[in-house]
Amino acid sequence: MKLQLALDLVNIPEAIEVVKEVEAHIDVVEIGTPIINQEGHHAVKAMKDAFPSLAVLADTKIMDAGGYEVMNASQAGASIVTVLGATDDETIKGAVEEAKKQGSEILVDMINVTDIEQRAKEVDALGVDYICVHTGYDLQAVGVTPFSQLTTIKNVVKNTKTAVAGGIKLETIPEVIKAQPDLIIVGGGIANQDDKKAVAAEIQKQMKDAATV
Ligand SMILES: O=C(CO)[C@H](O)[C@H](O)COP(=O)(O)O
Repeated sequence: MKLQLALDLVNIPEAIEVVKEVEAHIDVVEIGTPIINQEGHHAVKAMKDAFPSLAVLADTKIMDAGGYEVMNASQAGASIVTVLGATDDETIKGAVEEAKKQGSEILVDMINVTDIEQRAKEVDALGVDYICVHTGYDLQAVGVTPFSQLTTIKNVVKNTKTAVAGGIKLETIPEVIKAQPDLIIVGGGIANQDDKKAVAAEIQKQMKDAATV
């Protein structure tokens, strides 16, 4: 089980400062979609240059031109690139093919997929690396969580690693760990806390403790 810190609502220097605090307690750092929209892949490169030993995920949320977009993100330094599960299979296949050439991985984000069970089965057959259930900010604001969707994909996904994102906090980490996803993605639950290092360290500890049980 790995921990990914998602950085969304900050600029590049602020993002680097946050990672300096929690570097020892995370496995992956995500350059969120708002940063990429604002700053481009320059942000991915800046993060990789600052922390060469951390895996960087580019949250591109690709919907078309899968191969081309994955090439650009990977060449900027992304180890993992996101594609939307709501897109067509051809885009996902193109993304997977290019990721193999570039030595990167594909995470399919199931945000706003209506039939999670059916689409997860289909995506599971396309050779992607992660299938991620995700409640976006706008649905989090009206009380939606990704936890039941995580159970759904854990039951049907056979070949692919699983991931979960969307409003996860220290208080909800035990419930998430119980479902045993391969990757837990936490944004504001770390980045918006006063003592980011302490929170990241505690999440990492709970994940390690669960792995040794
Ligand atoms: O992809 C995202 C928003 O679209 C976020 O990175 C993801 O939801 C994790 O952040 P948080 O834990 O703050 O919800």
